[in-house]
Amino acid sequence: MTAGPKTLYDKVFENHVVHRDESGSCLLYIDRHLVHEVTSPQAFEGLSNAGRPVRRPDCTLATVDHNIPTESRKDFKSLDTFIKQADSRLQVKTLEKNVQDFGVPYFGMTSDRQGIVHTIGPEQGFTLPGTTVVCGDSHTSTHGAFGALAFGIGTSEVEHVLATQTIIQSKSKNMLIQVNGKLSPGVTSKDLILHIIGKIGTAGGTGSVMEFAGEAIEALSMEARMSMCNMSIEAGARAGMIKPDETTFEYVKGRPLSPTGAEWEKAVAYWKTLNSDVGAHFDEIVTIEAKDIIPTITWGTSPQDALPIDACTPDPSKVSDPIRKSGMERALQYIGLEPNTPLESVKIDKVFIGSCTNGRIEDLRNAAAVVKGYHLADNVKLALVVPGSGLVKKQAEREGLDKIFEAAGFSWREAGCSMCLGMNPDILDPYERCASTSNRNFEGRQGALSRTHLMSPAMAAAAGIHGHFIDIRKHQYKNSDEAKITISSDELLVQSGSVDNNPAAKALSSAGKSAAAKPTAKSASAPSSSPAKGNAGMDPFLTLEGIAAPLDKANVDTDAIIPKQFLKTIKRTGLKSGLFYEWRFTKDAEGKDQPTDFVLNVEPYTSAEILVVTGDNFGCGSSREHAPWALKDFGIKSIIAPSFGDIFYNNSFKNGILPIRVNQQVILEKLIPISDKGGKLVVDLPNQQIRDHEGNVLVEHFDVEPFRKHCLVNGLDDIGITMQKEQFIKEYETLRRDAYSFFEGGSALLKFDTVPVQKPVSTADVMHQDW
Ligand SMILES: CC(C)[C@H](C(=O)O)[C@@H](O)C(=O)O
Ligand code: SF4
Repeated sequence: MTAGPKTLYDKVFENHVVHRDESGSCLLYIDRHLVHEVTSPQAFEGLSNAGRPVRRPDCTLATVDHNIPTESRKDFKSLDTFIKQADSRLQVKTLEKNVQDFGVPYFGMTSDRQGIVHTIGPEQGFTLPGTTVVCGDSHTSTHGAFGALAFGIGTSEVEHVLATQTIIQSKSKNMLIQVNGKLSPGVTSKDLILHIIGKIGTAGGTGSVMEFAGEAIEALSMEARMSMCNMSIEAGARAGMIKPDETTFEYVKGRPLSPTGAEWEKAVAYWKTLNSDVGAHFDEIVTIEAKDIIPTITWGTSPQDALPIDACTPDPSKVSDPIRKSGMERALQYIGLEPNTPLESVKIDKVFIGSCTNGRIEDLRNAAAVVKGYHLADNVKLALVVPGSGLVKKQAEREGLDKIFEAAGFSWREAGCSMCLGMNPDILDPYERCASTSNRNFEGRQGALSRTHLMSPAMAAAAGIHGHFIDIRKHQYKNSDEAKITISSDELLVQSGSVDNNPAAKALSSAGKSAAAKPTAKSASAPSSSPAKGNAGMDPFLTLEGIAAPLDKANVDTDAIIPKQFLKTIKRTGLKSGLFYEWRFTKDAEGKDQPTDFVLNVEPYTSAEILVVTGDNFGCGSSREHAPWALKDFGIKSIIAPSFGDIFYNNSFKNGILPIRVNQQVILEKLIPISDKGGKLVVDLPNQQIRDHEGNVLVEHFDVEPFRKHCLVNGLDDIGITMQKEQFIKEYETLRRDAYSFFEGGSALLKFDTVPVQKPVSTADVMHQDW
């Protein structure tokens, strides 16, 4: 426990501790668990194999977002006909089966409430201030805008949360991003977060929970705050948080799953205590002056490649650090821009307005205001507008925004992740350049060889109209009133009756209260006799002697480790061929894969078991556990790097892979000379040491948390360990029902339409309704 003044993060963390062991490793209670189709199949399979139920269906809410086409659903008949890509269809259908089998509330494709997980949670009031929120998705950080502790987890952890409603965590550091003064006209929270990431880098927040504070933050709407926290993961942070205030309460009040009556009063009284105390300790403080920021976009292949719109692309010849210089050269080459090119002169091919960063109603209003009265430039082949949820879409249509976009030549779509990562039919063709409101501009993210530039919705819309990037402050609005459309997002709350007065909802709510450990139809059966698969039963990790492959790169993101097209599996194995796919293979004239000279394709590294990375932040970006699965499938058992992305680091341990942080100088001087020659290294986990083949000590001591070491050395299954703490979990649940009663109810408060429906029967059908 933190003694003395506490930060917002300290408070929310400490209020959720179920158990703390001597090493400081904590079991945290999870209030809200969002589930989507990409990262859950293997987790449900693990539960099934072990005969475990979902402990708290009422704390769980599922939807489909990544794989689904965004074309009109007017003629939607069934998933079989609507989703053409077989692997995408399988993932969606697998989720539909799992939510039925395990009794998890679900918004399917026929529900207006379907949307991107990070849009629907807040929209429904499922996300509440002071909660812990997790999802098998890195942008769970979005929910921190409410003063929730929200972070992305891997699939093994999804299984852990489904089974135990807890997660094993150790405390992160506290970081404060203080934004003084007011943002200038034309500058949005997207520009602000891009500016911050440009300043501190994608590893700037590694190991920390980032609190955003100051006058500029307090002035932001909830939606703008969500865009900020959404991208805190792009700064490497474990989570981003903003203290809840009147703006927060106003947004949350009256949402379908928000507390009401006396519970509301009790909740607000508690929420008002959730702020950083005067004198609270921050390990790091970054101060930003809002007035220094102008509209900002990215020029390269990392979110940290952010520059003011009036700047030119950087010049690598002026950079002395060799790793930075070669990274910059590669980024410019990939993105197809020369050094010193004015950003405003760069022409685009496509526009994407949407994603969990900027697919909410305010974003669409801002973009529509720019577009009104104009038409797409001739060189722009396609401009997609993809609402974050069905309800955002409905609201936009009520305001006539769809008509404004369509009149300007934009394509108006159904809710989903769409072109943010191209797991569905919305992709860029090779070398196409996109003005995108999403959050990641990694190589290949929006399609093989695609070129992504991140920016605000107004800037992306303006790029579509002008055909090139443009400073939004130079754009002539045709109807200046449009920028301040008066309908508030509260109108999204148009709904029939309050959930409190609905008897079905009441019944479900009380069912939710006793749902803990109540087996569902399927899981009520006795545990299956087959051994628990999932993440259980790993091989113990003791001493590893293996060939070490050198990798001279920084900021290797998980999109690069395993690109999006390989995420459509419902298994954990068979991912070897997708590992570093874009780097390991190139297409020949017939479109067949041919190996490149990438290090893992070259002898003796084809049998490497250790990866030695020279640059920082290995495994940054997405939470996909497919990254360690692919590395493991290839044969890699340990990765040595100066630093790691937090979620990847965690995911590695869950799969028996040991990530080791070693000082960059030591890597360059002692380890790389051996790996460059195809030599072997010895990683000794019990002694926390790295040696060469002859036994000479290269790294005297490396750090590893005692709990993680214990699990790895003994090949232990986290879930099994946590289940032994059942008594503590129960005690916490008793406390929660009393002290935090306003968090009870959760997704069990959703109103169900129990009228039988025609085939195809899916939970999407049975739960379809306006809210
Ligand atoms: C598919 C999922 C694991 C991934 C994430 O974690 O972020 C995706 O949402 C992304 O944006 O890359
Ligand atoms: S970042 Fe993109 S792909 Fe990931 S959840 Fe958000 S919208 Fe979906």
